[in-house]
Amino acid sequence: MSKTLVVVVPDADILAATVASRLVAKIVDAQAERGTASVVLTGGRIAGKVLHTLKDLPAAAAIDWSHVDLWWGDERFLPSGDADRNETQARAALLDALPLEEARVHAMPASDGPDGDDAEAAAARYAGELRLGGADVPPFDVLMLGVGEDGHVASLFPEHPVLNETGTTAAVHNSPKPPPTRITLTMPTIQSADEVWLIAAGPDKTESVGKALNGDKLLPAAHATGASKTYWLLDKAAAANVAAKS
Ligand SMILES: O=C(O)[C@H](O)[C@@H](O)[C@H](O)[C@H](O)COP(=O)(O)O
Repeated sequence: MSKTLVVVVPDADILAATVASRLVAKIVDAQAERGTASVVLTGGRIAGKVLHTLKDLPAAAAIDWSHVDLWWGDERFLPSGDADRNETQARAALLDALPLEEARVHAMPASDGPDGDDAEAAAARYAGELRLGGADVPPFDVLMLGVGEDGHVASLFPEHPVLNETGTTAAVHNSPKPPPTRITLTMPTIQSADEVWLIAAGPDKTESVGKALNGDKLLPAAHATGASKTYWLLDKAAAANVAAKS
C-alpha cells in the first residue's frame, strides 16, 4: 500500500528548489544503497524549473552522474531536437551540463528516428529498452510527473483510450494537449516506480489537484501512485482545494 505525503510550499520557485533538493537526496541515497539510481523525468513548466534549479544546487556535486539512468514518462512524438520535445527541454535545462553516461540517457524515440512516424513501433522500441535490464521495467527510484489542468499525468489523459493500455508503453493519438501524437509510459508502469512524485504549481492546477487528492478517479493523477510512496509536491496555489492536515 503506497503511503501518500502532501508537501505544500509557498510558491513555484520554492517548490522547484524543494523538489530539486529532494531529487539530489534520493539519487545520493540510491547510489549509496546500490551504486546507481534510476530517475524518470517528465515534461512541462514546473519540471523544467526543477531541472534548471538543480543545475545550480551545490549538493548536486554529491551525485555520480555517470551512474544515473534517466528515462522519460512521456514524450511529444516530434523530430529529434525539436524544441517541443521533453528531451530537448531537459537537455537545455540541465542534462547538457552534466557528466552523464550518454548510454544511460534513455530518450524516447523521435518521429524521425528508426521507426519514422510510426508511433506504435516507437513505443514498442522504448518498451524494449525498458526490458534491457531483464525485467519488464527497471526499478525506478523516483518517477516525476507534472499534473495537467484536466488531471492528466505523462500523456495519460482523462477518458482517453490510452488509459486501458496494459503494456509498459503506448502511443497516444489525438492528445488534448498538443502535439497530438505522443509516447507514454502506461499507468501500470508508473505504478511500478518505488516513489511517484506529482509536482504542481499555480492556480490553474487548484481544481485538478484538489479533485485528484479528494479521490476523483476520473483523473489519471488520482491513479498515479508509487509502490512505496506517493508525494504530492505543491505550491500553495495548487494546494488551495486540498484539506490541510490538522
Ligand atoms: O509532455 C507533457 O506535456 C508533460 O509530460 C505533461 O504531462 C506535463 O507534465 C503536464 O501537462 C504539466 O505541465 P505543466 O507543469 O507545464 O503545467
